[in-house]
Amino acid sequence: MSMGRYAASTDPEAGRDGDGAVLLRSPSGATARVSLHGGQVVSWKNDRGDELLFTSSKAIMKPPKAMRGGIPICFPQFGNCGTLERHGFARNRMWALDEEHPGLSRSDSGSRSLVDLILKPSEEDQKSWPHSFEFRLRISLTKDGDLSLVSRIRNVNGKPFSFSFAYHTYLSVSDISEVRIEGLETLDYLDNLSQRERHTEQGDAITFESEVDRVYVSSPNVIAVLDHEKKRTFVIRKDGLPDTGKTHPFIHFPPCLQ
Ligand SMILES: O=P(O)(O)OC[C@H]1O[C@H](O)[C@H](O)[C@@H](O)[C@@H]1O
Repeated sequence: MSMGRYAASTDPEAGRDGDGAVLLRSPSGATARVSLHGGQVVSWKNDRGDELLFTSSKAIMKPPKAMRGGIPICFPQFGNCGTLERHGFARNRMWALDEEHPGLSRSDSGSRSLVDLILKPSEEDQKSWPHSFEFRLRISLTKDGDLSLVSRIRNVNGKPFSFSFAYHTYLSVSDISEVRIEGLETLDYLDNLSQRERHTEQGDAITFESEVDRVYVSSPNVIAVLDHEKKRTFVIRKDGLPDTGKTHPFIHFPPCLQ
């Protein structure tokens, strides 16, 4: 088993760095670094070594604070729509390597570098959110360096609960005036800058002229973020998540489920 090829739970030491983060490396040379704090992807580089995710220079990298950058996991609450701290507690917890990853095969792992993580609630978590769950997260890099996150939340004791969830992805882009988003045209969105008022998007591809903080409802499964200055396009695919959010200045796309 080569280092990085399977930086996974079966061989956790192979891909760990000094801070306990897991390093994934694709055959093409792309890399991803996954922190057990928050189960958060904190770096994703292409085969030329360019960083594709943004991290704020003011980000606090030490637990128990949430880190603003990479791909924070928002669970069991997205934003402030609930009684918990903003975006829930998952991004502030230590995740563990998941030795079992039931229900997900390793059959595709020959062409992927992957890690399986798990989060279970602590007694403290259950005081503020009294539900029994296991949150399993598989993070993988394909052989071409594409990044994929698969989340599965299991109700452990069968008592119903509801939750909201998002990948709060911070993409690294150049000058925001050079960025365009395709795929959200004509959709309805909730505007977080005006009490989640509902509006309908007009016009063509979306560009940014001022602060934006929106959730697009029932968004398509594929959208594209075009960065003219960097001559780079992010194609973002989702499956099983109805909505997409975007915020500028920290441009991020949390496909979210509520
Ligand atoms: O500062 P954080 O808790 O990481 O939240 C960052 C952002 O999350 C969401 O996108 C909210 O809609 C924004 O209003 C907020 O600024």
